[in-house]
Amino acid sequence: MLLAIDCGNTNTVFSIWNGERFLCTLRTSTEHQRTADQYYVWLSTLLAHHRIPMDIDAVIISSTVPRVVFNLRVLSDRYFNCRPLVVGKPECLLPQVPRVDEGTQVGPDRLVNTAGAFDRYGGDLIVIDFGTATTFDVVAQDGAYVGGVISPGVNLSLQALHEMAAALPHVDVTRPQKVIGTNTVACMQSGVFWGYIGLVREVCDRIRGEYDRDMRIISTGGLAPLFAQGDTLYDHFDEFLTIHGLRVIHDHNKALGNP
Ligand SMILES: Nc1ncnc2c1ncn2[C@@H]1O[C@H](COP(=O)(O)OP(=O)(O)OP(=O)(O)O)[C@@H](O)[C@H]1O
Ligand SMILES: CC(C)(CO)[C@@H](O)C(=O)NCCC(=O)O
Ligand SMILES: [K+]
Repeated sequence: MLLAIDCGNTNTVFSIWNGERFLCTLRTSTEHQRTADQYYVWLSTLLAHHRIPMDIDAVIISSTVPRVVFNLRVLSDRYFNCRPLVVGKPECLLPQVPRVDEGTQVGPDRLVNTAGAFDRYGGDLIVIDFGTATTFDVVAQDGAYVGGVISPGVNLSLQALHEMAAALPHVDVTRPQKVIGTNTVACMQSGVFWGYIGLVREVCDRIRGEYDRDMRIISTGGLAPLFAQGDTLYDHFDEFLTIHGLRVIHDHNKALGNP
């Protein structure tokens, strides 16, 4: 079975693929101090709880936090006796080579989203991922990542207001009934919620203006459904896009006999 690990700046998702489907998706916060032994205790407890056997023989990792990769490699070596594929490392082959400025390191999560989205939806896409940052990835007709946009994430924007402005409390994002807030919390929620709707619309419109073909918009990430405006903002929401992309990249490497 394949263990796919998607490590973001806030959360890390582990998912087990049995050759036919993902059996479970487990989430933990990202902490670079966590050791291989700690990951193993956590993972084995939850897999036992879900009655999933631990016969993992392949591991693929995408990490936006370089420091956590070391301990995840040790986890693979020590407990699953395999060398993991790490997206973004030269030894991990991608279905399509990104077309970006020379020397640019594209975030591995964006490469994975691109591969997953192209496999499911074909080319000419804007992929929006509402994670720690909100990213827009442009997927060309042939499936290559050809650039995009990075904006501050929804929760990050709210956190920044709270941390930098003495009178602003911590608030959770929600869809306010009205735009004109009549208390501090309502004003902050309005600013972030409607500001984000505007951000997504404007960025997508401008990407479409620069790109010379029709494009579809695919969204992923826990907060994407909150920002759906009926069917006007995105064409599809795909909760498991990143984990699917990890499987696509794993299969691509396996088909080529790598490693
Ligand atoms: N309806 C909701 N309202 C508020 N928060 C939500 C809702 N649904 C999901 N979330 C939260 O949204 C966040 C987005 O999760 P997601 O996995 O997409 O990104 P992340 O883990 O925050 O970022 P990264 O992948 O960069 O670590 C999570 O903190 C999740 O708990
Ligand atoms: C933008 C984030 C933080 C989104 O998770 C990640 O993809 C990243 O660290 N990217 C590196 C820079 C880039 O993608 O151009
Ligand atoms: K993510």
